[in-house]
Amino acid sequence: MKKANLMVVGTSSGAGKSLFVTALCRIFYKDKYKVSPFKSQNMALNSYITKDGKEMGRAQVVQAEASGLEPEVEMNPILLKPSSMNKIQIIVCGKSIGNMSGVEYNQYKKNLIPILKETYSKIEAKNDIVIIEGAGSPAEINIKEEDISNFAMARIADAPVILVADIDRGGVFASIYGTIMLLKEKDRKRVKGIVINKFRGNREVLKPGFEIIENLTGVKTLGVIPYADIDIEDEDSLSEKYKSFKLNKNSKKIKVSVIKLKHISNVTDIDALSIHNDVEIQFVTERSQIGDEDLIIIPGSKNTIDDLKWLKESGIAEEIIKKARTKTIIFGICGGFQILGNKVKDPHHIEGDIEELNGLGLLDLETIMENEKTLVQYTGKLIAEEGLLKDLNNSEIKGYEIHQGLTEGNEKNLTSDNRTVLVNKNNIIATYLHGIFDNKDFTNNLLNEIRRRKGLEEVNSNISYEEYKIQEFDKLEKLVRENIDIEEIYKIIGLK
Ligand SMILES: NC(=O)CC[C@H](N)C(=O)O
Repeated sequence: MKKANLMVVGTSSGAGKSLFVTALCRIFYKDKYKVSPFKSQNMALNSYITKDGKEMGRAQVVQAEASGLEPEVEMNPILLKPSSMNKIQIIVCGKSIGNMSGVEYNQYKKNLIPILKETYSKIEAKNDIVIIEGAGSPAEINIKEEDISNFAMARIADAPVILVADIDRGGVFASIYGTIMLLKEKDRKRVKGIVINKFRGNREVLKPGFEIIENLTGVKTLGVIPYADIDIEDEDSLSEKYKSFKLNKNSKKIKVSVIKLKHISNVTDIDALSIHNDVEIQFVTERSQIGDEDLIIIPGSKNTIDDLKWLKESGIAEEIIKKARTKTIIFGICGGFQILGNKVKDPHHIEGDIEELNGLGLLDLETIMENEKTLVQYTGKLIAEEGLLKDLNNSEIKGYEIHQGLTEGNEKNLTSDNRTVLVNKNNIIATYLHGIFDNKDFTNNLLNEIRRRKGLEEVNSNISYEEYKIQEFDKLEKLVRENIDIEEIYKIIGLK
């Protein structure tokens, strides 16, 4: 069969490219094609570890799931993880090649073009259709020469392009026209369709605009996607759904505060908690926001020491320590786990200038930052004869680890490993496992413990996060099929 591909670019970042790629992946998958996502370069602190221990951006993981595929690092060969004010950790084909400043990376990145060609070819060879996602805006005329994530990639893959425009920001026709006109002529020819995203209102009023845009640019509008409440993991930003939510004192629900660290990473870990109807989640940036929550989560951090410093300076650390003496459960994940210990040491300056900082001292453990990065998909057995996790004794637990810290000390590890993966002491649970709440029994057990403490009735939610995600993919598929001319997209990619 003929190979097909398509690139999706946006008028700006946040226009909805990722979600549109996810939708197309789902549609082609449901139409029985072998389809894969591809994004040359991601800038994100939400990453994932593949089966073979390679690190990639979560956005392509979500798209791979929508395509019914196991995520592979070739789907996202370059991942940029901002680690401090002026340094970015550069991950190429799943492994860190070190830290660079933005300026250094801009000079370096042309060296990665052969890798993009190679990884793209691998993905293309295995699939019928590849949906390539761009990054940011393709019309950044000041940096066009160094671009490796938008039209340079469309040229490498020889792909037709669809432009997604965000109408919610306003100025949609100007941004479409401006984006197309600022492209090089050879690139402009690749643009075969426009998708208008996040529309609230009556689409009839937009129609005259489509004609004018088509006359001016020669590009057709393929449809308008209405604003919709579909819960699919966000690419790299903090999900909108938590952003502005504030816990209400009088609410009877399970109240969760997630500490919004400055270098927060893998915040997607909490998504699997948020699917429970009686769970409310707020992000905390100030000590005054900590009140009567049932669960405080300290999430992952790309810079544990800097975040620990901020936690202390802001007074949030003191509030957490106070809360740990009440019945509130304190839950640390990865960087958050490290923060709960006695000390974090960084003798090789992996995170910055500070060589050592005292932690919150809630766990008798110390972390040392090593050059070696632990990258594994984890499956193990819980061994917890007592404590908060005793009902889960002997059960299987899964997750993935992404850290340079090595944590040791006097707390008992509750898995069948001879290193520290998960601990529980009184009301404190801490683990290196990202995706911990994707473990259905683990999460049901934790939430029921909280419900009992609050005098609420226990609930045994049967839906797993996996099933929930599928349900949301299918909602998205339906929405996009109903509003976008999919037949026309098949023609654009040459399959009809
Ligand atoms: N993913 C994380 O939270 C990383 C934790 C910490 N910065 C480390 O590298 O060990």
